[in-house]
Amino acid sequence: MSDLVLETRGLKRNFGAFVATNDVSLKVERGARHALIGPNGAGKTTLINLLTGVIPPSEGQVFLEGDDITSLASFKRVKRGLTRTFQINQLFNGFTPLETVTLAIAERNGIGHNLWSSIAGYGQIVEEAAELLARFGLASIMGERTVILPYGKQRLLEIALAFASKPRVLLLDEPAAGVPEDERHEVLSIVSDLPKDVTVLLIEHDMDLVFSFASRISVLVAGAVFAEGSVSEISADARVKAVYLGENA
Ligand SMILES: Nc1ncnc2c1ncn2[C@@H]1O[C@H](COP(=O)(O)OP(=O)(O)OP(=O)(O)O)[C@@H](O)[C@H]1O
Repeated sequence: MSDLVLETRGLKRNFGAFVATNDVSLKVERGARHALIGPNGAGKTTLINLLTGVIPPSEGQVFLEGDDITSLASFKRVKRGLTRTFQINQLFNGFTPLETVTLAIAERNGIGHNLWSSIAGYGQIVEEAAELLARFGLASIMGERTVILPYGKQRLLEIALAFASKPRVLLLDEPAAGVPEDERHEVLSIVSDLPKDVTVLLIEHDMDLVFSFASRISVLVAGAVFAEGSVSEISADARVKAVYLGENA
């Protein structure tokens, strides 16, 4: 049996005459720490949107654990273990991390609508939320209002929220974007240390972070897979370097 957890075959997405995703056949192995990199506008977010079902492809297919999910609604993909975070912070500022994650777990368990009416009865959920927050290095600040937390902690809380849905594949769109330099590695190393039965596909611009995090890297350029390989293969690839030098020139 194949050990691919997520796969695309000949995926294409046009916006009018513009081709944002061009014949992408991506293979993500179970347990991978897989990074998706590429210059601005290369189509990384579009590809994540296709994987999660936010937008439909113009052509091609998406497979989750061997099943064709190309036509499956987004929320059904989440139920099947495909979960994402967004580039933009989507937290409730007035809530504490403990309240936020407790709500997410209650929602997952199908009791989100009446959680507040009998909070005392939800001790087990609160306990699970506290354990989950500890895994993300958020135990000491779980009672603070989210709005006052350092940005790196807010991003970790977002990932903790996604993790609360018990994903098998976690799609992270620039989880360290906007996070100060000294907190960025903490974010990525916590993600890297998640249980290996959770596969992670990550978009990230910072090459140092990518090289310290990834077991596999796919490079997108102009909507197509330009290069693919291990960290040592991609970091030594002169064509990839040229793409990035070209961008930064
Ligand atoms: N809804 C849309 N309508 C038209 N064009 C779009 C749409 N969404 C994305 N595009 C275009 O598709 C291309 C790829 O965009 P996308 O956001 O996927 O790139 P990216 O690699 O994630 O870029 P960045 O690194 O800047 O986030 C861009 O040229 C963008 O303008």
